[in-house]
Amino acid sequence: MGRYHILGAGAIGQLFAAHLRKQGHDVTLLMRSNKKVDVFNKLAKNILHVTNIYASQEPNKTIWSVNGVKAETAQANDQQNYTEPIESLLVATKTYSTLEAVESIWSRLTKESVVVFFGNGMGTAQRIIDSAKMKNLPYIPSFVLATTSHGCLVPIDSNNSHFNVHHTGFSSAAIASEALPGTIIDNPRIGATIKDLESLNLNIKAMPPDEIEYSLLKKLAINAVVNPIVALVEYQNGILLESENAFNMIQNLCQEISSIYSSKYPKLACRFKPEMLEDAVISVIRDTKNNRASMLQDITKMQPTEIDAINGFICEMAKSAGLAAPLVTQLYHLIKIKESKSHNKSK
Ligand SMILES: NC(=O)C1=CN([C@@H]2O[C@H](COP(=O)(O)OP(=O)(O)OC[C@H]3O[C@@H](n4cnc5c(N)ncnc54)[C@H](OP(=O)(O)O)[C@@H]3O)[C@@H](O)[C@H]2O)C=CC1
Ligand SMILES: CC(C)(CO)C(=O)C(=O)O
Repeated sequence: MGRYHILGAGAIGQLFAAHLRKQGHDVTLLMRSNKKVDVFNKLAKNILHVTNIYASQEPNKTIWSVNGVKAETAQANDQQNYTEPIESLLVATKTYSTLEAVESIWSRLTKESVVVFFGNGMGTAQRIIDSAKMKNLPYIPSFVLATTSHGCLVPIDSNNSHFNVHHTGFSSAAIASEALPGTIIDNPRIGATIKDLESLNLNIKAMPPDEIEYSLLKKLAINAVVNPIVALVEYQNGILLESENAFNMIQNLCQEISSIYSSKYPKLACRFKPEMLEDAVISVIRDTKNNRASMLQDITKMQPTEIDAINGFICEMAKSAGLAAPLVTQLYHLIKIKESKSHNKSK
């Protein structure tokens, strides 16, 4: 059995932790604070609950639990108790927290460690590689890119003595079959980690680097369309299936993203035709129609959003190709306005 650490004990982190534990793996959640670790150990008694409420199986609802999940703090200054090397690490933090979070456990990563990035958006792992290179660190452990379209959330009213993630949309996930260049590529633990993840009941498939790039770009487009709109209208993803207005926006956005992708990635142009992107967007909306998208969850919690790594990333892509991205850019600005409004409210 493998030993897994999960960085970020939010919705995705808890979902993957529970599935790994269910298969018998040794699983440790890395949390931001000692207080949360104490609550998990003492009040939650190291148990994770998962409520399956899949959009595809309404109104079926099943609840299952796993015990024996461990918890540690990820903070560097609390680490005197937690120095054990990390073997396989799943990163499930928001893009804006990921650099700081990974740096806080860097001393526990060895040449044998595998770090799998499940967050949305693009460019996060590369930013960590660049930061490590700037610091002249002697090695960068194996970084493996991944992406998931499962929908899940931690209910806002859930009290801290109970860790319960709602798996609201059963979809799929993809993981690269090789580590990113610039990180340690020759590492037998990569294969073992991929095998463990593929055997979870989460529809995860390993893919070669060019296929994972395609999957990441496709997911980026889905998030650039779905997340800002539902965060602005403050509703579950399924709202986008209910009106012609929403469908028109999806169509126009897919058209815009398709021309940007085709210009930047000519080899992939035949796989990113507007109607193909539209199908991909609609299919994920159907799978996750009961989910409150992660960006909406951020707005509700008055946290920053991942708009920079999603729409912001596509805007930069368009700029570098000499193209305009009016719709993606408008959504970017609207979310920035909404972010600042919720930020002011939280003060
Ligand atoms: N939710 C979803 O349906 C989907 C999410 N995703 C992507 O997955 C990623 C994770 O999303 P999600 O699980 O929803 O996010 P959450 O906000 O639910 O979870 C993020 C977790 O990261 C923790 N965290 C932040 N900084 C640190 C740190 N320095 N050290 C340790 N932990 C830290 C937060 O802790 P704290 O609670 O203390 O703030 C929080 O528990 C995102 O990129 C998201 O876009 C992808 C597909 C679907
Ligand atoms: C798959 C989807 C759209 C689920 O809501 C997501 O990625 C998110 O919420 O960030």
